[in-house]
Amino acid sequence: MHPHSVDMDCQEEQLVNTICDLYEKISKLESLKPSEDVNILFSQLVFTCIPPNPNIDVAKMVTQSRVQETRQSSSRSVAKPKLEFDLLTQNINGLVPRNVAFIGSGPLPLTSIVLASSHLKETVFHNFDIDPSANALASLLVSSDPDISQRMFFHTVDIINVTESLKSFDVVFLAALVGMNKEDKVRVIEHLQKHMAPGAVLMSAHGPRAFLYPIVEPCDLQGFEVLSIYHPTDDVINSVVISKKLPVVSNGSVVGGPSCLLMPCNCSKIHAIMNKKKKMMIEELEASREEQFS
Ligand SMILES: C[S@@+](CC[C@H](N)C(=O)[O-])C[C@H]1O[C@@H](n2cnc3c(N)ncnc32)[C@H](O)[C@@H]1O
Repeated sequence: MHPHSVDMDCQEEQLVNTICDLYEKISKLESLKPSEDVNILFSQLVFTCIPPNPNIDVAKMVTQSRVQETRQSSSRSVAKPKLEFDLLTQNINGLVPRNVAFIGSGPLPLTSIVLASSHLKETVFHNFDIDPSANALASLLVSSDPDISQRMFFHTVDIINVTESLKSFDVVFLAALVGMNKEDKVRVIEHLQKHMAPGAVLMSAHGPRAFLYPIVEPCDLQGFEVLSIYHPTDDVINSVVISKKLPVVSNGSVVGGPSCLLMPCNCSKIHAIMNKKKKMMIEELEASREEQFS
């Protein structure tokens, strides 16, 4: 074997082990409430995943069994409901959604809970998760609140098997980890495009960092018009893409065709913005590392 490839394998193994060890420590925490331990572990995870490493084959790495197990069993994430609400309201012209779906809500459906309790106080939330234990925990969590528990429903189902009822939602949130690889994620997006009501908004979380989340470009959102993309410049992981389902004409095709063909300028603008922000993020990271070690 070429010595260079032995080196790379070693680097990959180290990275996988660091991430899996951090995952194990995080999953043993009793609570994810901000505390010194929680902050240190999440910061270590973020800083382990952020540095670009051209030598590492992420696609190969994520198929390794320890990595797959870690990603699939990961049931907690850091939610940013306030940010998501701001992004949503900027893109729906002040309309208040009556029915919201959250796909991949997990055991801690923070986005739905915070939106229902602080921002969308009349809205009904339908949370979909394939994992019955996630839904059991989540419904237990909201059961003590009489208002929220009345407006919050949990459905244990693979979203691919939900069809007609998707039409009833004004807004659909799609969690980053629904679809463990790009093909699955694109399949879910195609399914949503087929069954959501025309004009309904899709808020999808996408990760720029392939280890944490499968990379889905705005251009993969065929049949949706990309309204806006938020790419965080801080050390919070998710990007959020806000898009609107395009109308469908009677022969079943989408008006205007795929969003990418429809709006080449927007897509390239988005890529330019993302690249600029990525560059800024890397520079900030390098500066903070230099500070740390100087
Ligand atoms: C990021 S996690 C949940 C995040 C959640 N905010 C939390 O912190 O608990 C993603 C969830 O998506 C669910 N999921 C994955 N694929 C799915 C599918 N095809 N249909 C429905 N739920 C799915 C998983 O069971 C998991 O609970």
